Amino acid sequence: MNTIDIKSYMQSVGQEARAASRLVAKADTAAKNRALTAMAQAIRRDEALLLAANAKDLDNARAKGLEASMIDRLTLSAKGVATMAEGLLQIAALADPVGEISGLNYRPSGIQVGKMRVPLGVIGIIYEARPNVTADAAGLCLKAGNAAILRGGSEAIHSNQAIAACVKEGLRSAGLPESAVQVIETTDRAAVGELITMKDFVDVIVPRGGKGLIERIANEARIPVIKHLDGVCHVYIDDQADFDKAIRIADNAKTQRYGTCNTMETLLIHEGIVEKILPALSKIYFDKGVELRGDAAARGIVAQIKEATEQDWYEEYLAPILSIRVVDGLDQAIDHITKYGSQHTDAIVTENYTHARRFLREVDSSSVMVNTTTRFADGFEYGLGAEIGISTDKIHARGPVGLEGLTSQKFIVLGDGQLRQ
Ligand SMILES: NC(=O)C1=CN([C@@H]2O[C@H](COP(=O)(O)OP(=O)(O)OC[C@H]3O[C@@H](n4cnc5c(N)ncnc54)[C@H](OP(=O)(O)O)[C@@H]3O)[C@@H](O)[C@H]2O)C=CC1
Ligand SMILES: N[C@@H](CCC(=O)OP(=O)(O)O)C(=O)O
Repeated sequence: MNTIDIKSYMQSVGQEARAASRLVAKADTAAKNRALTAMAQAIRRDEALLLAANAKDLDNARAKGLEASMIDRLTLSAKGVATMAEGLLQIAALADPVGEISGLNYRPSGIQVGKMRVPLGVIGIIYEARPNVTADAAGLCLKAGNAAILRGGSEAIHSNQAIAACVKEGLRSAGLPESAVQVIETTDRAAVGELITMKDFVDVIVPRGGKGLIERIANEARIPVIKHLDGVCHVYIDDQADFDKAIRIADNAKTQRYGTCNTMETLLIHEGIVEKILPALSKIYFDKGVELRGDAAARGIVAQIKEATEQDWYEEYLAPILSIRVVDGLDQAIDHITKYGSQHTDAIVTENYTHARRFLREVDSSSVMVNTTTRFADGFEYGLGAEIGISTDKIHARGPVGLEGLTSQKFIVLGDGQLRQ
């Protein structure tokens, strides 16, 4: 497609999405659930097709020499296909947020004032090359009564188009418009430029990605944005931490999965406990092939730790690399997180109640945790059913975004002929 074709293609995607959004906003819960169930059935039935499409994407990705974390995200296994279908069924089982009325109270004038939960309209989502996001985002947007325009990472184009066919089949079979979920068919980034400026057709943009994407969105978007940015996540081991808990948490936060945005990238350790804990922790990391980069104090204790540069503290490795800094207390830990973190997810390990409370209050991240792993920052783990991603923005939705984050509330007023005096 040339530039003119992309513009007109995106205009038509936008127009269709706007028209579909009006229909899905008023669709009843049963129809939306039928569509979600049919999508799940189509995905299960088409497992072989989806895996073949994914194999094509993986071949291309390997030929391009993509990093291990990218390949990990991109890979769909049979289990991954089953999980995607299961996710759609779980979304079907969630309560429908649309139309929920809350806080309806009588005013002295006799009117009743309350709030009704309503869809946002058309949501444009730009995300990494992770095929399951296509199904999750389609399902969540539909259940929340929105139309979605999905632009996944270009490496996943074949997988995404195969999933899109199952999504469309599900919509069709439930009598809902197919254009309620549209997966953009071109990998040309000019389509992203169009999507983020089509203010007549798109109500909200959700960008999930790294700094390059966000920079473009910040410069060009003409539509409200809910940013889902990178995770420079920290675990701080306090001097009053339980030794075994600290070891298990620091291990899990780094090594349970390297490529996700909620993986720990920097470990902060109190100087009062570092000599005891760092040798044991380093052994665990080295045994799992994790490269450690530390400050002088950490390297003074474990000689195999490489030297960390200033840039390391800002780094989201998404890989088996961890930076380690020794701090003199809670204040220095919080200062470090404030300076180098990305306001995504940070955790403290401590048995000290006051330190835990201060950490919760003073660390300004979308999830702040006590005595557990940053890997828990996830919509499913938080009980939201699934997630669009983890918002690193502060307004509208913060942290894992599920159905509620894809809706807003309007005031409703019920009267019986009352007039304002
Ligand atoms: N907070 C959260 O919920 C999440 C955050 N992330 C973050 O995303 C990053 C990893 O994903 P990665 O794939 O590397 O992210 P990228 O930002 O490179 O890519 C994400 C998406 O944005 C597109 N994109 C990137 N730059 C531009 C641009 N200048 N113009 C138009 N489109 C663009 C990509 O398209 P193309 O395919 O053309 O490159 C892709 O669709 C990490 O930083 C991770 O933490 C990831 C998932 C969830
Ligand atoms: N919340 C999800 C991860 C979302 C996420 O990080 O995506 P990505 O950065 O593409 O791996 C989880 O905990 O597995």
